[in-house]
Amino acid sequence: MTKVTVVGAGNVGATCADVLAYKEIAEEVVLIDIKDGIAEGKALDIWQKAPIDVYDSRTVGSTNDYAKTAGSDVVVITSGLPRKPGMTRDDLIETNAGIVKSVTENVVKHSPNAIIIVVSNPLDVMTYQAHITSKLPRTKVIGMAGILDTARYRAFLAEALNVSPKEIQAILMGGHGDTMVPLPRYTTVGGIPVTELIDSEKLDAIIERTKFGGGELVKLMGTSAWYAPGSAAAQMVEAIIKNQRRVFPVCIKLDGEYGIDDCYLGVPVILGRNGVEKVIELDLNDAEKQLLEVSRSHVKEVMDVLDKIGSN
Ligand SMILES: NC(=O)c1ccc[n+]([C@@H]2O[C@H](COP(=O)([O-])OP(=O)(O)OC[C@H]3O[C@@H](n4cnc5c(N)ncnc54)[C@H](O)[C@@H]3O)[C@@H](O)[C@H]2O)c1
Ligand SMILES: O=C(O)C[C@H](O)C(=O)O
Repeated sequence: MTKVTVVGAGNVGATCADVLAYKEIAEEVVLIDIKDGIAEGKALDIWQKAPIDVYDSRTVGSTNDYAKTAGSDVVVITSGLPRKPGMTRDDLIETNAGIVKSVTENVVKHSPNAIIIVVSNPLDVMTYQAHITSKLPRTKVIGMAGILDTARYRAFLAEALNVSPKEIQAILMGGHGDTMVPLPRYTTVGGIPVTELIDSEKLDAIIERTKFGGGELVKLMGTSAWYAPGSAAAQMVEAIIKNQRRVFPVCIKLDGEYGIDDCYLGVPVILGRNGVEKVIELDLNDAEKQLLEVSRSHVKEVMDVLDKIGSN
């Protein structure tokens, strides 16, 4: 039986569990939260939607009882504080590092073979936290951000070009923050290079909007986004459970790829049953390399903060 656990039954976690259930990505979806009753309630609500939306994935909720998560194939960690207007993702580090650490310990105790997908922010550094706590191979502890950031970029492009978002293919690299690196050279619209369809001024504006896409939503809603993030995490789960070998930007510890060691960054990978099956190394030009270096150095600074906090 395929089993997926989602830790954190808040906005992102519940949305992810809902997508996993209605798309029948896993036979059993376990939702778990520290807050009394919330995971049980949301899991029951999703289960009661099954006859309406016609799916048979079973959803189960639990208040911090990790025995219910035992034997999960994939675990998605969404537990942690979201930011409020005026905050950066990095401001969440202290609280969320402690949460991600204790959650990861419980996860690996009950599901030692699970692939872990981290969603909590600051994303790249929380992936670092989960990786060192779990002691699993780097290919099995990965972060979700690139699918979301690329989706924002693709949605903005679809709007500007007045085409279906389905037609936009794109890749984006780097950390999940203002230093992310959208790559116009690797962006196509139905196979046509995007640069042939849009002028550079408009494209630059879309890239800037993408970089601050999370903040735009925080400003509007007073908390961060959940529909696209929840779906993005579920899409990663699907690629793993169904061994789809899809090409996605995913956060992983780099071990020499792109000339970078010991840093957690978004890069294109092939995602399949074993987690990251392969890191794809693009032949970046000098300008792209420079942008990636800015992003690497920022993420490294935040990794150093985590080392100092000492929750490792
Ligand atoms: N990677 C991304 O692209 C991305 C996108 C959106 C949100 N996020 C991040 O995801 C996290 C969750 O966002 P949200 O909007 O769902 O927040 P939320 O407040 O709606 O939900 C978080 C949930 O985590 C639970 N929680 C806290 N500590 C826990 C613990 N020790 N064990 C189990 N559950 C615990 C809370 O009770 C709460 O229900 C935030 O850190 C946010 O910044 C990341
Ligand atoms: O912006 C945030 O704080 C949440 C998330 O990282 C996002 O990009 O939506």
